[in-house]
Amino acid sequence: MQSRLPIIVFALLMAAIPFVPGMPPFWIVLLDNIGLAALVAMGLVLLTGVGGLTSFGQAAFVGFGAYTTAVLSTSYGLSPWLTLPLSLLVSGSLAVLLGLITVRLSGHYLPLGTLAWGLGLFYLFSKLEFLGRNDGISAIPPLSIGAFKMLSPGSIYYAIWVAVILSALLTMNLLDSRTGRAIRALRRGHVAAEAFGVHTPRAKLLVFIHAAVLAGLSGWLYAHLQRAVNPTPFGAQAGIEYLFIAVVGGAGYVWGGVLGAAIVVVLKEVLQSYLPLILPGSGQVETIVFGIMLVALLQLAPGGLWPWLMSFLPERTSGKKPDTSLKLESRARATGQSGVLLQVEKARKQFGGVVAVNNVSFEVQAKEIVALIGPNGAGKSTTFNLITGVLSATSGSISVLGRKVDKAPPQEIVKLGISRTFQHVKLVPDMTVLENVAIGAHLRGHSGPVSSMLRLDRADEAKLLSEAARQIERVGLAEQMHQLAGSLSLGQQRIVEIARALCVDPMLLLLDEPAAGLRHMEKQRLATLLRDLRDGGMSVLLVEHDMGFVMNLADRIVVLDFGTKIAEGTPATIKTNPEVIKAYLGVAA
Ligand SMILES: Nc1ncnc2c1ncn2[C@@H]1O[C@H](COP(=O)(O)OP(=O)(O)OP(=O)(O)O)[C@@H](O)[C@H]1O
Repeated sequence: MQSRLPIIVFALLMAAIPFVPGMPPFWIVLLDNIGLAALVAMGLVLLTGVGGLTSFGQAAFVGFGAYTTAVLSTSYGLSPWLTLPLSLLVSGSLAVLLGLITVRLSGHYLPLGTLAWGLGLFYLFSKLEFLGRNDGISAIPPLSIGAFKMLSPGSIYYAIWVAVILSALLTMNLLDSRTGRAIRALRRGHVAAEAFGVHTPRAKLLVFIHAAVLAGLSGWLYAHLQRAVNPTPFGAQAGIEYLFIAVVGGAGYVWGGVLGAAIVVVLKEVLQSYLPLILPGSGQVETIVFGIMLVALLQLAPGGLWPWLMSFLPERTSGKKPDTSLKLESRARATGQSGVLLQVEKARKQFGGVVAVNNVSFEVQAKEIVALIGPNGAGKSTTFNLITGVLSATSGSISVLGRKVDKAPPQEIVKLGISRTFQHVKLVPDMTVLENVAIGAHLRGHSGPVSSMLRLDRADEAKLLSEAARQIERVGLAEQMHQLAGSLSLGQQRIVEIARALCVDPMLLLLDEPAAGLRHMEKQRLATLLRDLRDGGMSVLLVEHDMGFVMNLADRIVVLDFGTKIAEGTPATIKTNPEVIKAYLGVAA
């Protein structure tokens, strides 16, 4: 958990600013604008920086918030405090609608999709009669508390900054939770997150809604600050600018959104005020200089200014070790009547003309270590993907404890107690080892986004972190628990993936090349761990090219070549099988 002291200091500082003697009123106007932009940028931090979903359309949600309160408070005479929840509701509901259409897009189609609805909504604002077309709506009432009316930028200042600081706190709470980890895992693609039960479309939709509600809040405040709205500030150009703010500040960091807003708002103001004095009659030159300066800033700090500034602070590699005595409920360990956990029957997978897996059959029994070996391209990883629901078989069937799971998605497979690691490590590099491993326990936690934001999830969270810490200790990485996963060697990252898979409390562990990149001693430790797991009741199916490791560890070996099973048996029989020697081993191992 992060310390709240810096936020308290920041809040006190912001509270004191208007009382500074001689404070120019114009600075307060600037701070109001910074606060409004920071709210939108904070949403983008979550959406783009953390969740990896680039949106150019956020300004439209500012518009929804602003127009909702404008219409309701002018045409229907509703109090602005009543229109606040309605503005947030309208922004959030439209985010659900647009999000449902957009979140399924991937790659560059997603930002293009957001740009399209950003452009479309701008024209909608300017064409609708009841929104005042291009002229917009004026005479919006100010915010008021009793007889105190927030008519000046100085009087609405506190409302804006209370909103910014509360939103930052809620957003940070969300990120530091089970839901937050699921959101942060999105950036590594959906496969890893789904392998641990994260419903990725739901997680994406959640960040869309969160970002839209923050933008709607900014719009609501904007409408009561300006007391008039028109379509101009809610167009695609503003959408691009908000994204710029988040990127300049540091798109993965909540305070990056605030810093980015401060830099961009102040820079624009300074250039607009002073550049015409230096270069008279130069028209739009400040836009060019503004662009050049922002690009220069990004050269200096490609990840944004917030992480760049934070890099000057002493590095924090130690954190509080979670209380490992807290326990999550364990899985009921049922085995099939025959003791068969996993049955692969005539599984076939065809990619166009390539038959990656060709009518392969094998089984994994309870308390057994089975190795799947074969030359490169033999179909081993594809078989893993068929078992874990990442791919569906062209024909054949896969059963877990006698139940067919051919069409089950990864989120359902993991619920059955099958967890995995990946051939190409899929950790979130800028999350700590502890946080990465805790993703493995996702399905064993219960807290949702609202309880996380309100910090009502602490008991649940403590158990998840306790489980993660126990598994990290089990795989021998206790000292690295608070380091960023990306700072570990590739071999260690593979071990972190094993700890993450163990957090599922699996019956069957699927390991894709777990020994790759490990030193001799580390391989020995890994083999001991896997034997211990088997003796403790777990089954392991592993793909591995290190034949010394496999032959000493596996109870049974299945050999694939060109997608076809060419042999199956104990290490002793496989070592001497002429077909296996010809296809893969070369000389007897
Ligand atoms: N998504 C895909 N689209 C098309 N072909 C694919 C796809 N995935 C795998 N293949 C092909 O299927 C075959 C089996 O690949 P797979 O990755 O399963 O082999 P592997 O045994 O795991 O190899 P390696 O040991 O190199 O990881 C290869 O010819 C590969 O090019």
